[in-house]
Amino acid sequence: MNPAEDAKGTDAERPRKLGLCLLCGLPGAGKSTFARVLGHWLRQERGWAVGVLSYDDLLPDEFLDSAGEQPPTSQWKMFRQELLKYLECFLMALINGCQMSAPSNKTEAMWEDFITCLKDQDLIISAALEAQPFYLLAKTAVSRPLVLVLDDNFYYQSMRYEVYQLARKYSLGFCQLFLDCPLETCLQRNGQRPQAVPTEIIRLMGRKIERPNPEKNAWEHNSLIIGSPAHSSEANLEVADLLLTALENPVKYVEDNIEQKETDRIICSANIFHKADQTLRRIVSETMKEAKGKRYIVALDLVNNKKSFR
Ligand SMILES: Nc1ncnc2c1ncn2[C@@H]1O[C@H](COP(=O)(O)OP(=O)(O)OP(=O)(O)O)[C@@H](O)[C@H]1O
Repeated sequence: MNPAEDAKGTDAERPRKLGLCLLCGLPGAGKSTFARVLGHWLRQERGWAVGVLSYDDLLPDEFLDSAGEQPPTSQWKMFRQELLKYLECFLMALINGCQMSAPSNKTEAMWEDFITCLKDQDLIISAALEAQPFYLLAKTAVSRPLVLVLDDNFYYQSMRYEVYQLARKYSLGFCQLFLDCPLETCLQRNGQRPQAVPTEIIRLMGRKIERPNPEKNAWEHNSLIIGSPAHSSEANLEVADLLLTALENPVKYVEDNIEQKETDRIICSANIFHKADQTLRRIVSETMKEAKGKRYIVALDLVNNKKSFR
């Protein structure tokens, strides 16, 4: 059943409009700065509730403090997926109009940071029952349109697609903002930060980054590319339009999703192991056919020989 339809809460407890907005771009492109300015503007000018989830703040410190050393990709991936689980807990509380509880498997420090992030933005309130902590939704979160801004690099479309899937699962609004900043500007800004990202990493990301491509991926149609400098009232208005469109046109929950199957097929066919597997299967199949052919000839010879013995 559609999880959004399965919601038990009353309409009064549910946010009228709820959406996820992805910020993507190279390190130093100005995403966090833009998210702060935009959040402030949307709260002040539109009266919306905004929750900015900055991955830099939510990432466990030991990952970031390792003197420029990056954790293995699989670890990053697990972290990102864990964060989406936390976000899902919050979404379920919003949709069901109930309290939020911690997931069973969690990284304690990361969960605490997530809770602090929501509390600091007036979205939840801590409570406890018999020493068991739980979290109530703050009035701001349920009484206004709510946009959750996910601030990370999201440089592969597959990373963004995970968030889109969440939006689809709960029939939420979904949109993407790509901060298009020249590589050299990103490098220069990054160089001035106390905890600079290694230059090589930014260059590599610059080569690998996949910009939103609505022509190729229909699910990316609600995307906006913002040039730098991004802080202007025109940019805010343009973004507010995009957000409003997303909130008013939530992603439809589709049980048997053709779009997803197609994306999965593309990912699968691009997978080197899959390709190697296919090649191997073809070679084995051809060899088997050849061997069968030979066996058939040998068998025919035997039959012929038998006949000649008769
Ligand atoms: N439009 C701008 N003009 C000039 N400087 C900017 C602009 N936007 C951001 N900066 C500066 O660039 C630096 C990086 O900005 P910010 O942290 O917002 O980037 P980011 O894209 O979030 O980076 P990361 O992905 O590494 O978190 C900061 O020092 C910030 O003050």
